[in-house]
Amino acid sequence: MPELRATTLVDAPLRTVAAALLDARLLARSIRGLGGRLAGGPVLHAGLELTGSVGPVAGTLLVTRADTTGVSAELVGGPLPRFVLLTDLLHTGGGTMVVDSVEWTSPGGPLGRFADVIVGRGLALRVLEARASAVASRSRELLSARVVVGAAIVRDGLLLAQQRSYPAEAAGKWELPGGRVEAGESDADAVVRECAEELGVTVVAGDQVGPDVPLRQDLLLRIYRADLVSGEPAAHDHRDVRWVGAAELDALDWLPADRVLVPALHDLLG
Ligand SMILES: Nc1nc2c([nH]c(=O)n2[C@H]2C[C@H](O)[C@@H](COP(=O)(O)OP(=O)(O)OP(=O)(O)O)O2)c(=O)[nH]1
Repeated sequence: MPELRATTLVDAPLRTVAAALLDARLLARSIRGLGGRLAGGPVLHAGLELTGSVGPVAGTLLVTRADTTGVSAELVGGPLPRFVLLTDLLHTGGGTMVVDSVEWTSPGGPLGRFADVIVGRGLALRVLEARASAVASRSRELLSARVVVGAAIVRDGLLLAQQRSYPAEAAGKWELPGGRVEAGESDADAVVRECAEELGVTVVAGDQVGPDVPLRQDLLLRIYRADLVSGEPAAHDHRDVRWVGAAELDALDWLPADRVLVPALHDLLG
């Protein structure tokens, strides 16, 4: 199976580069040079299907991995029997090593082999080049992004979720309690303050859960485990709060960024 691989060293911590990779616009940028377009969601999560086209050829890119180790996506229903894009991340002393590879199988036969050498390799090289520069520039942007912290509060095997009441496009959707980290405040302090303000409870912040998730150009979401110390959570400025079991996690109508965190939330609930 033909494969092309490119390695880039990005001067940013692994969790920032992993967040950059989750930005769906990065995949779109990777194929823009080929005249390609992609539409789907703002952030990648396993199971997401992005529809798009390169020139006259349309297809669906299925995301099969989107976490702190990198992302993988494969073309389904396209003209090639197999086309897979894999990005793996390695922590090094001098930054994060981004290893991008494209693997594909050609339709076979002499014409297929010709297409493979002339067209396939050329396209794959351009995808890899565009992707490397897009990953580096989005990682740089996210390095100075403001952090929104969220609290994953678990009690008796259930996770606390809260339902937004505004703005209109987010009203009714579910998220984790939290908000923007203030200047001079640590992430842990912000988790404690937001839980007090939004739920009227005292918590202790623990380890990070799941990847950093890009929200906008200059904002990213970072979730921490939080343990309830005192108080009973109640919705102060939200529509509702609810304790959610593992079986309900997938079906809940999460904000797009939180959907990326669902596999990590499953791990947390055990
Ligand atoms: N707290 C929280 N915010 C989230 C989650 N997922 C997600 O996309 N967000 C977004 C929604 C908001 O745009 C932003 C949170 O910033 P914020 O708390 O300062 O903003 P807000 O709109 O809720 O409140 P505010 O500006 O009225 O203070 O992050 C999540 O799980 N928890």
